[in-house]
Amino acid sequence: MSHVVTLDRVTKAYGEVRALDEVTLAFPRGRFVAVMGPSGSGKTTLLNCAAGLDPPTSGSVVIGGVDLARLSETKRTELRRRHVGFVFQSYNLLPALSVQDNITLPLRLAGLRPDRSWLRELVARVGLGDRLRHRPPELSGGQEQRAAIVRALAARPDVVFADEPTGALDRGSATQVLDLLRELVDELGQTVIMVTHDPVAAARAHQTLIMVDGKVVGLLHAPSADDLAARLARLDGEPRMTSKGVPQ
Ligand SMILES: Nc1ncnc2c1ncn2[C@@H]1O[C@H](COP(=O)(O)OP(=O)(O)OP(=O)(O)O)[C@@H](O)[C@H]1O
Repeated sequence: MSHVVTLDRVTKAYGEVRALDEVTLAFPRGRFVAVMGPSGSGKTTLLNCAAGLDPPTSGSVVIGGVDLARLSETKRTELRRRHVGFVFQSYNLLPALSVQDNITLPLRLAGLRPDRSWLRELVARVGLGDRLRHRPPELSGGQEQRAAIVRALAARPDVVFADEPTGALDRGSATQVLDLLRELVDELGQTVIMVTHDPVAAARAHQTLIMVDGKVVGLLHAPSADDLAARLARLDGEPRMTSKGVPQ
């Protein structure tokens, strides 16, 4: 199986705090992976380093075969625009632009031509065909997040990183967004890496990584929401594992 993003002994230190502590990981292509763990365990830092938003203190990150440390800041930005999509809890759509213009903005910034038939397919899948001329403040939260997902996928990225994509949604809209993310992986072969606090959300992924104190302490394959909730509740007092899965 090929891997779309790999991290090799990645450490991210903020002063004394090791937000990531020698993390070695490979994210498989065409899979939906969730990242869970207590507050402050390093989930967002993992996402930011794996996406090339934040350079690690040490160790290497490779996206689509390219070692990010070898790129200048400008080249890293270019690589992100072409190969990485982002979805955030707060949608981050520009309120003054139409949905259509929001969706194509990253492409235009990257100097890429929109692939009209791909965008039509995405818009139809997320059910926003009749909302393209609206502005984000005229949409529901679920519709805004679905527009943000189309924007993330517009350039056919190698990988989409989602940080709490359902954190601001009611359960019904969250379910729609999670169904959509899973469908994009299963039917269109996309790769999605999602940070979440919600075991129900993580249970929609193929695999869930568990983080504690900047380390990956577990990898669960297709766990149920109940399994995940129980695992998270038990975290305190568990033996720590190294990033290679070996107990310390
Ligand atoms: N820019 C920063 N400066 C200093 N410390 C930081 C910075 N970013 C993160 N940290 C610290 O790194 C650790 C991991 O933070 P991170 O945000 O990655 O955790 P998280 O698991 O995403 O937390 P949460 O679930 O609360 O969002 C925390 O101790 C945090 O205080």
